[in-house]
Amino acid sequence: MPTPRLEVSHIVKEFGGRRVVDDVSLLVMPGQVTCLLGPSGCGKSTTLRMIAGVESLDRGAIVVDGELVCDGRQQLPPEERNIGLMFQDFALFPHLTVAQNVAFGLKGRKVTDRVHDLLAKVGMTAHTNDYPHQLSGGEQQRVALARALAPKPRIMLMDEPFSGLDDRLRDDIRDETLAVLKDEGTAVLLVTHEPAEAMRMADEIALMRDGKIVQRGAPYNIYNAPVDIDAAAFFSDINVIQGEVRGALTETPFGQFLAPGVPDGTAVDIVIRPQHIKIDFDRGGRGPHPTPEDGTAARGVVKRARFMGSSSLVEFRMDYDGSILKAVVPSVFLPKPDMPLWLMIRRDRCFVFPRKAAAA
Ligand SMILES: Nc1ncnc2c1ncn2[C@@H]1O[C@H](COP(=O)(O)OP(=O)(O)OP(=O)(O)O)[C@@H](O)[C@H]1O
Repeated sequence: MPTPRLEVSHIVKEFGGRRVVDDVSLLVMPGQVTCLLGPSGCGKSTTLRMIAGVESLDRGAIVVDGELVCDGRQQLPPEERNIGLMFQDFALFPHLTVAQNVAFGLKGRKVTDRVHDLLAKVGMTAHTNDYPHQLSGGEQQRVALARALAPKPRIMLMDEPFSGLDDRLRDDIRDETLAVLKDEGTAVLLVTHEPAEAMRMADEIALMRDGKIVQRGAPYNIYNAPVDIDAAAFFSDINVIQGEVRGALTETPFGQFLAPGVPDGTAVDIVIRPQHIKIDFDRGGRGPHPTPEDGTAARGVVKRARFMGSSSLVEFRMDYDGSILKAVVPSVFLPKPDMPLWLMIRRDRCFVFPRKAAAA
């Protein structure tokens, strides 16, 4: 196995007695993009700042390319860690040209070649002699990326680097940035609170909550096998159907759901994303036949339907208890309020979690 570029072991940080980073461990391999994803205030930036060396740590260790850069006792200064940084409020030097910005801090005979090469990679060759104020936000971002990559950092730390850009531009810049980082073989740790950004960028997502990493894995796995209801809800709207386990099964208006290994009498939440609810017609009140994949159908009436462009979001009031369930369907279908329809839940797309005790 190659040496990890970044190895973070059990780091802890407290501010005023409050633990904001609680036993975080991470591993980033060369050429890999890991996203630290979580809600505002969960400790993502503090983790990044400890790795960069601008924040001390209380406990744990950080190793870069096999070299210990800090533990509770010793600490290599930020400039000696060979770590590149890119933040949302990246600032180019206003009095330097694009090429001078990228060359800043580089030494040696090959600087011009490296600057040329990087500006070509980020598609900014035509702007070599422009000043930052002559560039758009996206162009400045490209230059910032070239500047951060110029000293060939072993690791690139990025903290919400795209949040200052508008939506369309952001998608393009994300993809371009990823291509350049992969091409350079840099290990990347990117902090974001946006699940869509993490899923688009990451080889691996580390999901963080209250200072802890609660789940890690490839985007596909994290999305499709969340560890708990909050992890599921972080990635999309969810529907929750409540039940109780009897003989490893939970009986609901949608038929039975398997709950293997869950003791009898346990209250469970059956979680389903709106895009995984199937809809069928009323057929004079008969509805569809039950199938092994979809179980029993339950009837609801449309409360509200909203056109969302490529999809429609439909809210149903369910006949069985008046609760509301949401479904996302292709936008060719936009049912009228009060229309009765039948809903089914795909067994391979739902999650069954023992219900958490309510917070005191
Ligand atoms: N220097 C500091 N002194 C005291 N508290 C701090 C300090 N830095 C961060 N915190 C607190 O630590 C917690 C975690 O902050 P952090 O910036 O790491 O979170 P985050 O997940 O990056 O959130 P955001 O996305 O909003 O930046 C917050 O409650 C914050 O107020």
